[in-house]
Amino acid sequence: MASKFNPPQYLVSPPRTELYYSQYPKPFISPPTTHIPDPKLVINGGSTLSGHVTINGSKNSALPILAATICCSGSSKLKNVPCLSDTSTMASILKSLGARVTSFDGDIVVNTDGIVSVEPDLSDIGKIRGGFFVLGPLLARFGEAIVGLPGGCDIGARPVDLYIHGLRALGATVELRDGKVQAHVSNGKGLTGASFRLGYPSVGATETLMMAACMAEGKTVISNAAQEPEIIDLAGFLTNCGAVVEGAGTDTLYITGRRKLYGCEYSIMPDRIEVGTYMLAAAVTRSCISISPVPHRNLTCLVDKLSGGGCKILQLSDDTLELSAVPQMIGDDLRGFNIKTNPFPGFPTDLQPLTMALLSTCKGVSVIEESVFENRMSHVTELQKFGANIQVSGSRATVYGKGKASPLRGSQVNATDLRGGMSLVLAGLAAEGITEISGISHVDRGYENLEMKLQGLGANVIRTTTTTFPV
Ligand SMILES: CC(=O)N[C@H]1[C@@H](OP(=O)(O)OP(=O)(O)OC[C@H]2O[C@@H](n3ccc(=O)[nH]c3=O)[C@H](O)[C@@H]2O)O[C@H](CO)[C@@H](O)[C@@H]1O
Ligand SMILES: C=C(OP(=O)(O)O)C(=O)O
Repeated sequence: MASKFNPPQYLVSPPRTELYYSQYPKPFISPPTTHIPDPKLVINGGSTLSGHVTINGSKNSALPILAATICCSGSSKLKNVPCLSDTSTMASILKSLGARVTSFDGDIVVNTDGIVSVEPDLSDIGKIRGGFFVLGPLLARFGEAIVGLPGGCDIGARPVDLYIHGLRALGATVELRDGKVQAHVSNGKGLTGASFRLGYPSVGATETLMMAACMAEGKTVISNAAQEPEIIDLAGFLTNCGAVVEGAGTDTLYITGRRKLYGCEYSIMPDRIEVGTYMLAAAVTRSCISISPVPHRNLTCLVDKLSGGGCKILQLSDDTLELSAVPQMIGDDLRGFNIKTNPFPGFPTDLQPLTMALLSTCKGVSVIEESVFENRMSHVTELQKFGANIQVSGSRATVYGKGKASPLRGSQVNATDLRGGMSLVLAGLAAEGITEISGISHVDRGYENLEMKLQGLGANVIRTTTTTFPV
């Protein structure tokens, strides 16, 4: 008999080819260059999830830490790097500079001593946001960098002015020419420590300037810095390499520059956004699952909101959490709640689209305000195809929850960004009937082994390049 560990044949993923490069337990092989149709996820929704899911390392920690290896002499051994198309692209960017990037037993070893270029591959930089983080380290170690403008999710203008102002404060000459940021230090000595205030606590600008300041001469004080857990993780790596960074996780960073940093061994922290995603997956399907490893203090905001909506969240051990939204545990049904995204410790913008999928299924009216990115609502039109009742006005969405009496309906939808795409997966898991999601390469940027993990929890989901669900 079919069970979640032994699913019927039509629900088993097709045999792997290089098409599934981002899903292989073999990180950092290059994406295929020939044209292969974008795979789709097909979900037969409406069933509950159960069991345990294991969380991978954080994408948003791994990317800046991979960039930070540029600051280091010798090799850095990074553990728990998630196997994603984004980390694969970041490895290509490092290789395009002349760095050696190898994977060994699931760990990634980077040696940047052989860097021969300060201009990373333009097309790779344009694929992800994190590629731009090499700007600060290249400038700090080699006194020069030419970096194309970054890609990443299309969720707003995402300028880089704060990076440029900060690097200028550290003594660099920085210009935007030919669609590239061209930077150099002309004093013959290198960057010089300085005090400056960021106009907004940008995560990427804080990380870039922190890496640059670690090799600048003298002291740097960065105020109004981002306080995200990924900043603490990057500071942890840099400190292990010999840097002096104080205040990570607060709004002021105090950095004393060192002429040389040395590669070290470091383990990337678990991905708090992936944890949040699976918590929301359990809630939207009214299920009970356990999740580990969970960095509890990084998720307070989401835990409070979900508990307020009626979910029962238990800490099973130091690093394991259980979320239950099964009808016997939550009484009538989950209730809607309001969220406003904000920099950490506020509600994470990366969980906004996924929370919207959940709220579409709860009882009552919820208001979502997106305050970090000005254009992060493109998933709404797709969620509406499931029958979700959502009205948008600017950066505010009002969700009229349907409650369990009137479930979402499976639909054909298209992902146009990472978390927006994942919100469609959640809606598909909750919906009655078949959902087909195209544009899945966006989701592959941030979720390792997505359909395998969901299948392990009992979801009926496959990856396919065919156009219809094989029933
Ligand atoms: C690879 C990575 O780590 N990505 C994360 C990082 O993105 P990222 O580092 O790009 O996000 P930022 O914190 O920089 O962006 C926040 C806001 O600041 C603005 N801004 C940013 C830089 C700048 O020079 N000028 C400026 O105006 C942006 O347009 C945006 O409106 O933090 C975001 C906010 O938590 C997350 O959603 C992303 O998942
Ligand atoms: C916005 C995101 O990623 P990026 O900054 O890499 O585009 C995200 O992870 O949700």
